Amino acid sequence: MSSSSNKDGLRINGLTISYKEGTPAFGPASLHIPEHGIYTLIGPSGCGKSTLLRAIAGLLPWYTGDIIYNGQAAHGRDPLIGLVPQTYGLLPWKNVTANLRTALAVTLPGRERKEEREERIRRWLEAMGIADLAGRYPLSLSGGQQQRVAVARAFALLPEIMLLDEPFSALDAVTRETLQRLFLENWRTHPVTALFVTHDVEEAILLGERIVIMAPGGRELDIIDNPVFSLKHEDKRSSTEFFEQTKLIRKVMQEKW
Ligand SMILES: Nc1ncnc2c1ncn2[C@@H]1O[C@H](COP(=O)(O)OP(=O)(O)OP(=O)(O)O)[C@@H](O)[C@H]1O
Repeated sequence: MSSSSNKDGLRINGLTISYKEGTPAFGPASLHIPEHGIYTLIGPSGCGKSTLLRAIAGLLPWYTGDIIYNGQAAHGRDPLIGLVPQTYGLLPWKNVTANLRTALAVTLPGRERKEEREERIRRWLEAMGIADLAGRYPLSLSGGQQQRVAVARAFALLPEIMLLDEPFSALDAVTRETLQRLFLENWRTHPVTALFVTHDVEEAILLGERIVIMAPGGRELDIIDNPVFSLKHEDKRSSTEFFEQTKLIRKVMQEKW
C-alpha cells in the first residue's frame, strides 16, 4: 500500500449488503469520503441507509466488496467508530457521566488514566452544553438533551470515523437547529471522517461538505458538491447558494426516487 493511501479516508468499493439470500438491501455501490471529510446521505425510506452505516460499523458481516479505511480493510484493523443512533442508545440505569464512562471503558479499555478519562468526559459534556446534567439519568432528560449526551459520547471516544443515523430527526425544529450548529462547531474542532444520514434536505445541505443522494435499493449514489458548507453557519439558510442547492437536490430526488 502506498503511503498516500494512509490518509485516504473511508473508501467503499463495490459494496453489496444482503440480510439473506436474494435482493441486496444495499448496493452494489461505491463511495469515497476523504479523511476528515463530512458527507451527508439522503435517500428514500428503505433504500438501505441504516444498512450501509451498520455494515461500515462492523455490525453486519454479510457483505461483498470492500470497506477500507486509510488504505486498510476497515474490519481487520478496527478503526475506532462512533455511532450516533436516532434513538440515543443510552443506558437508562446509568447517569450521564456513567454512560460516557461505560462507552469509553468498553471501547478504549485501559488506554488512559482514570483522571484523563474523567477530564475528557467533563470537557465533552461542556462542549455539548450539558455539564449541568452530568448526574441525571437518561429517562429524566428531554429528547434533545439525550441526543446531546449521545453526540458527546460519540466525540469523547475520539473515533476515526463517525456515523450518524438521523440523530436529530425526532427533535423539534428549534432544538434540531441548535444541535446542528453545536454538532458542526464540535466537528470543526475535531474533524473526524463522518457520514451523516438524514431525511431532511435542509439538514443535508447545512451539514455536508458533499451530499450523497441514494436511489431506491441503494444501487446508485449521486454525489453533489455543496458550496453552502463553507459559508458561516448562521448565514447558510438565507444564502442564494442554499436556495439553489435545495432546488438542485429536489430535482435529483424527483428524477431518481
Ligand atoms: N434486520 C433486517 N433483516 C432483514 N431485512 C432488513 C433488516 N433491516 C433492514 N432490512 C431491509 O433492508 C432494506 C433497507 O433497510 P434500511 O433500514 O437500511 O433502510 P433505510 O434507508 O435506513 O430506511 P429508513 O429511512 O426508513 O430508516 C429494507 O428493505 C429493510 O426491510
